Amino acid sequence: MTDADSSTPVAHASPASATGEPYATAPQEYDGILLAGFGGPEGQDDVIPFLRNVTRGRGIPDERLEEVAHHYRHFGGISPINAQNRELKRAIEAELAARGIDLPVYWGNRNWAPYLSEAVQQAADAGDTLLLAFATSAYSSFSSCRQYREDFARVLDETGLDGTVSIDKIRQFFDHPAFIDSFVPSIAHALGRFLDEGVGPGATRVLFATHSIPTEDARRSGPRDRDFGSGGAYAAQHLAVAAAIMEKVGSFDPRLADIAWELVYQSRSGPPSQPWLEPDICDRIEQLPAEHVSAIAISPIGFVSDHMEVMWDLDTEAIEAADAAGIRAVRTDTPGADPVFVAGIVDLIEERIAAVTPSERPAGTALGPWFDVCRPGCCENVRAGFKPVAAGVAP
Ligand SMILES: CC1=C(CCC(=O)O)c2cc3nc(cc4[nH]c(cc5[nH]c(cc1n2)c(C)c5CCC(=O)O)c(CCC(=O)O)c4C)C(CCC(=O)O)=C3C
Ligand SMILES: [Fe+2]
Repeated sequence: MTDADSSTPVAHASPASATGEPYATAPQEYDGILLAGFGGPEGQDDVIPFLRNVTRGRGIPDERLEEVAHHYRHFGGISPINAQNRELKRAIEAELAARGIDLPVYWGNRNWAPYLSEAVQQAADAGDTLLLAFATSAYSSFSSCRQYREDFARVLDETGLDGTVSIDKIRQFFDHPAFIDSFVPSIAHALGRFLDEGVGPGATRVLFATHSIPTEDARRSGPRDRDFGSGGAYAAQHLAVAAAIMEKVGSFDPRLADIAWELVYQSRSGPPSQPWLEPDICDRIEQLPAEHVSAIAISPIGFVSDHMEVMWDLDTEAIEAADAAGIRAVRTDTPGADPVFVAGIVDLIEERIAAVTPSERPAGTALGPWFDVCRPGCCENVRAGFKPVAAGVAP
């Protein structure tokens, strides 16, 4: 899909919507989709080089990296994340084909092979120069939005393709109904089983888990001129998604309408002196017996697939914490390649190609639909400030 209009790299949006947020205002003839993943190691020898990539530019010594490496070492040095993104790519391709949309999908990662630079080079070699990126990260924050945009800018620079290839990015999709819906059935089943087994509704709780981030990154997440409270857009989006999921869980099974839930954080890193979002999931689990909670469903709403942060921090550490506290715990599903989620991704692609107006876009919470193009100052990194970005307005 190449035409004369799409050959010049331009900013494909203007701040002209009802909410003042920048939405795409003209339909675009994209040449291809760029599936942008985090990346993960696929063998013991990959682990330290992968961790060096993740922490690039921060001079963290290998001894410190080896401490994080043991999560990966425990599973043979293999994160399932790349296999999951291969599957997601195939599923997106199949859904595009089923809808008669003729767009190639290029897949590249921020931190491990296949790298974003390879994907972008592959696209350029095929003459596909106007790309629409889908990053496997639903919420607003430096780590989950802006860092992907910085990496796009970095690889365009490194490959010398800046000015030849341009990359737009699909809006943060935390509150897309397809994303929300994909969490619902397994939570409802887990809670329903607890009740069937005689656990009282008051002794049952849902812990919605997401990646902790530095509180300063959280405060700076999302656009600067809107106040989302102390956790910034990041925490506000997660709270809104959790509430929307619980609404649907209650419709799925009316017995579950009043089950209590809370948002907890996992996978904290960084020095103890730096505050990160709390409470930590394992700390909360320890406190729950005193609150007469005996069964929990843990729903990883911060992640789109069952990668290492889910396998280690939830399936290993949080489940152990629950065992130690005498609490029955079930970790519920991530979207993965669930057909509902995949259809939602292709809806987002179609929405952007057609420049659907915001009022006609699906939104599962009052915070959405999120906007297409980040404004200046969105999601600043507390540690590094602003670097060049693609898919938006600099800085
Ligand atoms: C918000 C967020 C998401 C969700 C959004 C998204 O999905 O993008 C996410 C995902 C992931 N984080 C992952 C892995 C890691 N994250 C790290 C470090 C960090 N994450 C952070 C935040 C996030 N991270 C932050 C603020 C840091 C510290 C500073 C830094 O280093 O930027 C480190 C370094 C070691 C350490 O410090 O623990 C590792 C190894 C993997 C891959 C898992 C696998 O391999 O299967 C995935 C999907
Ligand atoms: Fe992370």
